[in-house]
Amino acid sequence: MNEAFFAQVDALTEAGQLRRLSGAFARFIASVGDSSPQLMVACVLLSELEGRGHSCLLLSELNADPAALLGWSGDEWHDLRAAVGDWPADVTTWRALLADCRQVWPVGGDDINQPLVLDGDRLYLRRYWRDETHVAGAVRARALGGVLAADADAETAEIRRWLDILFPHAARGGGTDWQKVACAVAMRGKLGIITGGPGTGKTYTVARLLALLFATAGEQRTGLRVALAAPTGKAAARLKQSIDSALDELAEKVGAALPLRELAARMGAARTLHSLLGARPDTRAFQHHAGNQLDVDVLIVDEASMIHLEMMSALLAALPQNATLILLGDKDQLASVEAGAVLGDLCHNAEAGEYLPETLSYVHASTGQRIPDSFAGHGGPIAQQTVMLRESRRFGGPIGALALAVNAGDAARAVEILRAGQDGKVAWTDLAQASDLLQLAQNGYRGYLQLIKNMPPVHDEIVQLAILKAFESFRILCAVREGEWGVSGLNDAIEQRLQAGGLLKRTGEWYVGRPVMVTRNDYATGVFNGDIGLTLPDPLRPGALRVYFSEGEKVRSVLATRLRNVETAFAMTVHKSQGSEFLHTAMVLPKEGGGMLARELVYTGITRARDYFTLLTPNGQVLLDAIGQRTQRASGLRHLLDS
Ligand SMILES: Nc1ncnc2c1ncn2[C@@H]1O[C@H](COP(=O)(O)OP(=O)(O)OP(=O)(O)O)[C@@H](O)[C@H]1O
Repeated sequence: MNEAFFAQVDALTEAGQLRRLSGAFARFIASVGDSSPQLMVACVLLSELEGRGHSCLLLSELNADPAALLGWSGDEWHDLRAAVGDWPADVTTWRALLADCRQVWPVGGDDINQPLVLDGDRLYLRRYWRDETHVAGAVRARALGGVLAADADAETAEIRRWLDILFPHAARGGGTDWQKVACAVAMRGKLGIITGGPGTGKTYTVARLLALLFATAGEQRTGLRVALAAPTGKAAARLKQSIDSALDELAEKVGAALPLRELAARMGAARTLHSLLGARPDTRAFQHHAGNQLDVDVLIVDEASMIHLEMMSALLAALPQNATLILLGDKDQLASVEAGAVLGDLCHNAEAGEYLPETLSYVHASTGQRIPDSFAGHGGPIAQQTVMLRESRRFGGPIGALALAVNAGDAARAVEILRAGQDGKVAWTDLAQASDLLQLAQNGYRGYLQLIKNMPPVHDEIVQLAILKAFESFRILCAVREGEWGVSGLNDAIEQRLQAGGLLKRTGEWYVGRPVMVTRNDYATGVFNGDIGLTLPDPLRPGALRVYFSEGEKVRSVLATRLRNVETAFAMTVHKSQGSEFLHTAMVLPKEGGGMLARELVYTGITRARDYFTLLTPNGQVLLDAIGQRTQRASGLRHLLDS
């Protein structure tokens, strides 16, 4: 075994530079075959990258700048590099060297279930290779399958007739009505991807798409089975609420021509993907899979940017081939915590369109819209089924402008908007001190804590909902977990401040007013990772505390002492805030940047704010650096989708 190499790995692990798992993984690989230091270093890097959301190791990056892959300086890398000894000269040499190892399956070679897979210039853990190739194959099959034939005049005319009813007005400014186009494109096959920033009308569009599917289903209309889902409970509840109200409004407009209220009534609640697929305790396997598929005709999934590779693979396996899958999401948001950036990969042509001539003529025939020539191109089958909504309806103003500037990487413009602080809608405290943040927290959380103080001892759902809503009006989001400006440190400090201000009384771990976030799915109590609840007195049992969770317009509660995996949630990470929106969002960046502090994170934080956005930075340069940095996750999905 490579003593010198592993001594370096252990030293870097002790220094907190490597995950313990990475060294252990490399040792395991060495124990089942070759143990050349070149293979070992590839294993360590692959494992580190997996922890950062990449699905594979690109040999081109390994060859060009391995230190940069880990965000290391030359010094940190130097000793590990020296312990490897001979460094292969180029990608071809790396490929040949890895393909020769017994633990590596070069795709196309003898498959004896090797733990590592080498697909072209990408090295994978087998599980990720399997998920990625499955997702690529399944999405392509869906995009290509059942596509309306060019001469399907009757169907196209029927789609056109209904689209003109559902979208009676020309697009604002006389441009392309991308919402109408998105509906038509989704009707063309078994896959529709609708991406767009906040308030661009994804839900508005999908409600019309549902109406269109319903209208054109003919005799199957009464039996049309529609399922709604999202990665988190909160996002699922929001989706259901928005679709219900959009269908209600639409029902008024179309009147007797289409019984839309009947459709809405039959749809049932939106579910989390875990619950839709039938997650079971203590196993990664779902109740629904290729051998026991879901009973649906149309599946609409919102917040698709949060879906990780493994979940997308499970979802596609469980969905019957003849069902229509509609994915909604913002491709520019942070990807899932787990490996993969599936929506970003699926939408990599969305900005440019890249529509083929047959797509352009289908869109013209089915909508009367002409897509401008600048969106024509040679995209693959997924690009033909993808539409990006480009105009925000409720996200104008300075918050929208700030989000756009950040997304475009325009740090100077972002700073200008933040400094202008138009109408008090955006604010920036550069060189912020902890006291600035604590004051903001005290002001922001005072509302719901006062409501709790004034609540009657015997309270009901209406009171509980009002308190939960008041709590949802303000939130502090952190970029990181650790440190003074991270979630853990801030939660303690905020608790103390609210206590000192007389707004809450800490009586131990559990106290009235404590907001908590669930950190692990718990099937016994029915709470799931990411759910946020508030601790209130139990109206029926004096002295006992219950945690209340809002589910749309309803409330569910669990005895506080039954909740084991929770943490205080005055401050939460931007990652965990995805799928939520707060009237006033305050985002805190740490003193120093780092690998994960990138544009997508800042954009996601800003777009959680509905009316007010406040940024606090102990060091403003961190903001500029973050805007300048993009998160690039290595994956083979784009390549596989286009090949
Ligand atoms: N074509 C349109 N005409 C009139 N109003 C519209 C149109 N499109 C969207 N809206 C309105 O704009 C608002 C935002 O739309 P919607 O909620 O569908 O956006 P979204 O992209 O789903 O937002 P989010 O990212 O927050 O989920 C809603 O009030 C919706 O009714």
